[in-house]
Amino acid sequence: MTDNAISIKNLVKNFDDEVTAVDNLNLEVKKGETFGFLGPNGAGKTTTINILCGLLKPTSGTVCVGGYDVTKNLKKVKELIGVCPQEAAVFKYLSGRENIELFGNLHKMSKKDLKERADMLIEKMNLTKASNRKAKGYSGGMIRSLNLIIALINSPDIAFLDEPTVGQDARARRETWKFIGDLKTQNKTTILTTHYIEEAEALSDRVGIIDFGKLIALGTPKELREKYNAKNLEDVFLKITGRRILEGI
Ligand SMILES: Nc1ncnc2c1ncn2[C@@H]1O[C@H](COP(=O)(O)OP(=O)(O)OP(=O)(O)O)[C@@H](O)[C@H]1O
Repeated sequence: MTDNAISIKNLVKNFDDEVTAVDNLNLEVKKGETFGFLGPNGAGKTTTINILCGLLKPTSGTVCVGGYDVTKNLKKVKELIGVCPQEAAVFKYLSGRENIELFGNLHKMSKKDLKERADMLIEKMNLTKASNRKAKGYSGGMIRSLNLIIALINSPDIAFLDEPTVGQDARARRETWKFIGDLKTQNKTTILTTHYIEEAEALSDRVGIIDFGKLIALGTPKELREKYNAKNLEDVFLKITGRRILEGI
């Protein structure tokens, strides 16, 4: 892998010739970095993540993940990444553990590794009691936790976590934060999208603030606060755009 886990050059994504969801985005994320993509609803965060994971094709521009061009070498990229999508991606009539095993088997993990890692992740995400129950009875927050375990079951080098804490209560959110902090200590790269300011602020080494598909600010939370003489990232967004990130949510 190169020093950059992610490299995005002149990325544009239009939908139906009407909506420009990503508007000439340039960005590099270093290996081992926890990078927070912060922006209001509809800013283009999920579209960017989906392009990086190969789920959507760019209109123009190039995206490289782990040194591989996503449009040319998706197979290699898939070996490096784990994705926790915004929408629940679990089988409701399987138990939490069966879901995890299913995805572990897709990654061709050995039975022993899969069991050990599943046990560890289930405990960390506080799903031990629920793990043998069918996922259809899980709360939204529990589904998020399960999605996160599935995304990380094969210890990917690069994790894409799209709004991982939406719907989680304070306790589950703390578990998730801790979990994301652990990824950093393992030198994994994490790309996190969120519209929770305190989440971006607490977890990210650097933050990219995105609005109408454009990157309007980039730096460590401290750098951005100092640059804009702002008390937090919400204030940074307000000073740049005159709007609040959470407006309309
Ligand atoms: N499949 C699609 N077809 C048409 N427009 C789309 C499609 N997907 C996204 N868009 C539009 O692209 C823009 C960016 O959406 P995107 O979901 O990337 O934003 P987001 O920052 O992830 O928002 P949220 O925080 O609400 O998830 C929005 O205007 C959205 O309506």
